[in-house]
Amino acid sequence: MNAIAPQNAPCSALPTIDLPDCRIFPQQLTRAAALIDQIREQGQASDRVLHQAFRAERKLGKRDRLILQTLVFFVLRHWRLLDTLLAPNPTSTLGRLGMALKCAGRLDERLSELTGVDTAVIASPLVMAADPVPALGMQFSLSDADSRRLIEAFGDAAAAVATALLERAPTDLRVNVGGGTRDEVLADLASTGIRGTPIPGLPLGIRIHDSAALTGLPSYRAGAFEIQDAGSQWITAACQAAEGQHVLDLCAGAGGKSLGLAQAVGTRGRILACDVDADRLARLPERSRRAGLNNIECLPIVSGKDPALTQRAPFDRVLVDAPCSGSGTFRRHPELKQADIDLAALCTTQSRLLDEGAMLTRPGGLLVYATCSLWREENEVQVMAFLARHPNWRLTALPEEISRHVETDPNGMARLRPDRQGSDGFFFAVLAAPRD
Ligand SMILES: C[S@@+](CC[C@H](N)C(=O)[O-])C[C@H]1O[C@@H](n2cnc3c(N)ncnc32)[C@H](O)[C@@H]1O
Repeated sequence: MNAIAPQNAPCSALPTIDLPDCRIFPQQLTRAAALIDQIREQGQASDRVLHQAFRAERKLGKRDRLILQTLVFFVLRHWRLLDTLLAPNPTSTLGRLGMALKCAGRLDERLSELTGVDTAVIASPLVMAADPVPALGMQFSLSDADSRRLIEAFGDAAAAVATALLERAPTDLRVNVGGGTRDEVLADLASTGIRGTPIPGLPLGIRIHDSAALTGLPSYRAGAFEIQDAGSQWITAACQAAEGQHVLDLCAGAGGKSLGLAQAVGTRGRILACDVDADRLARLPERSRRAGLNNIECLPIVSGKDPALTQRAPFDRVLVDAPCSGSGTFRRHPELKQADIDLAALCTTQSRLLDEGAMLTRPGGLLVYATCSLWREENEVQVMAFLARHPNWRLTALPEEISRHVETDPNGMARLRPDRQGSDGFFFAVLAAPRD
């Protein structure tokens, strides 16, 4: 599925599921349906729900887990397409699972009875709409609004990006400086049967292509590496934090990027990690201890104007890793494809955070704006609006060692694409504060 089908042509490229080669039982389908309903009804992240379910049901074997995970992710990724294939019959979660099995050629009589999907009828070929927006949306299970945004952002490459967003994401690691060299970590992983490869351009980055239980490894527990997408590592590098600097991570969350920044500023530098979500931020001290770092301070805030924060300004570097639609992470979070997201409200928050970040940056310092969104209104449009509000600020080009590996527009704004860099979709731009 790597091209938009010609107008009104049947789409023969039905998605395939990589299910283990064994019998699928009705209980597995009903369990998968319950998990999908939980994810959708409670607005929870699919990986978190699966993780909790597997922890609670320790008797589930490796293969059962793989079947459940594959079915849940497949249905969430292909939701709109499955509904289109089921039409005009009524849709239900079990029905979608039945259609998913049919795509895999694995729908037997019992599962057909359970799901209400007929084994005899071959999944009808899709007739693509003449308008490329619904055609792309239907084929890649995006809403029409997101399909339009993808075409606006990527033009002719929209289908390639949409194809990549349906795939399984690799797992990327960042080696902790105190935990050994990258080669040592690669060798240690190899000794446990885990194949990793260096990520070009990221001296501490490793990509793992197979699924592996990394957090159970002694080297992980000893702090040799962090699990962190390459995109997040590029954003940390774009901050260009140097030895001894004072850095603010304004939307630190659980602090993935704070940890990388803390390594860059060294023992003489300091990171202030802030977030309005105190619970997320509370996970950072333990991660920081595991990585052997003691230069990160956590500060829960109500806003970027919080006096406890403003009295600590100015900072040499300010990272605004803004809350966003998460459209760049559809591979890992397919539930977001159907989520009811208030994009206008997110854009308002992003623009406020940019203004707050600017107030906290020292003259001549750098403000880095980043999202894991692919949409222009959260990315380029935000940065251009910021520059219109702050005419003394300027966009700066990325250092050559970064721009060589990521795509930048003529203004120096960078995009990471799942179909090109293999990372999640990210956007980042480096803004320089006026010197006085
Ligand atoms: C994209 S996530 C950050 C991810 C994090 N930097 C990391 O590397 O793991 C965005 C974060 O922004 C936080 N946030 C939302 N509104 C905020 C605000 N007004 N001020 C600070 N943080 C905010 C959210 O709680 C969320 O943790």
